[in-house]
Amino acid sequence: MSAGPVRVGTRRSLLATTQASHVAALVREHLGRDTELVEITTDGDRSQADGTSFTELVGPGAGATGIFVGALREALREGRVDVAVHSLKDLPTEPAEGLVVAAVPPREDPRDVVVARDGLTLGELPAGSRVGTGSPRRAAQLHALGLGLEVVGLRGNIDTRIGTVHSGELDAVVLARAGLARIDRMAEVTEVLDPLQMLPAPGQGALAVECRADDPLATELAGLDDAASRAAVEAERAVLATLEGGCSAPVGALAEVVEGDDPDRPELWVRAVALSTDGGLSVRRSASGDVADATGVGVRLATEMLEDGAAHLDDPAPGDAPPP
Ligand SMILES: NCc1[nH]cc(CCC(=O)O)c1CC(=O)O
Repeated sequence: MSAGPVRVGTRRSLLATTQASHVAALVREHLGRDTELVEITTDGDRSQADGTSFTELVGPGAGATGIFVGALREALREGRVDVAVHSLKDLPTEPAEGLVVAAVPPREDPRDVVVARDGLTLGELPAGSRVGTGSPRRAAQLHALGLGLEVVGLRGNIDTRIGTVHSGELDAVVLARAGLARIDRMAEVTEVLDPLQMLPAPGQGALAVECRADDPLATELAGLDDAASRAAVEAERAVLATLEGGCSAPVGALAEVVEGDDPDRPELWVRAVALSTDGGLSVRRSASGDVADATGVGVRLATEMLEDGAAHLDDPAPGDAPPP
């Protein structure tokens, strides 16, 4: 095994480097190895710097996921870094060849939060208020609240997004609590959203510590894994992967490990929602099962959702004119 420091690859944003530093500290603590952060510039980062939008770069619908994750994985495969740290919710559901998520460290609070003007909550904002998010999942759930909010598309890093509220351009933005907590911006949060109103993205608040599957480091990194966090995100991602097979609707999912009747057998509780883009229709289900069967619980839940119509959420309503 190599004697040098464990090279931890990260994107360049403040959130990414903060997350990578956190994992590097865990590596030093649990593995007793030195670490080195290696910043990998992604096409996504470049596009933000030069003003090119994601949609221009990757085409509509492709999203930012691929470009951010791809450059880090390339550095890992080429041996320029030994570990890649990702926000788990940004990882595509399909496995990456030759790589393995060696650890899911203890997860942050997965909920979404609001940063609004004048300390307001969503419910206190007058109808017509402008709320920013770039996430179809958040947009659909905001519409579904029926508060008459105007949802405005929004991109950029956390600082840029919060800045639109301070400048008065928007009345509020919706963000992941975990991101704000990690970069110490929780003081600006005006409401933590109840998952009954806003189910987070599958994997939100969790990190993925990825390495080459054939690297002996994988076994060592497994020591950073938190079993409950791993089970929860496995179930949520199984929901997402199964729904992706049958629909393109925005999806929220949240799994929690709770103590069962038998103290030796914790239970996994999963809730999920798929919505039409405009939030007008939704299929919402919950299920519980054995923590050891996290993927099975998620797949069964999503299969029920597809049977209940999740596959047809964005179909034209009967009587609507067919597309030209
Ligand atoms: N989509 C970007 C992204 N990826 C991970 C986080 C926050 C940290 C996390 O959810 O783990 C964010 C920002 C946000 O959604 O507000």
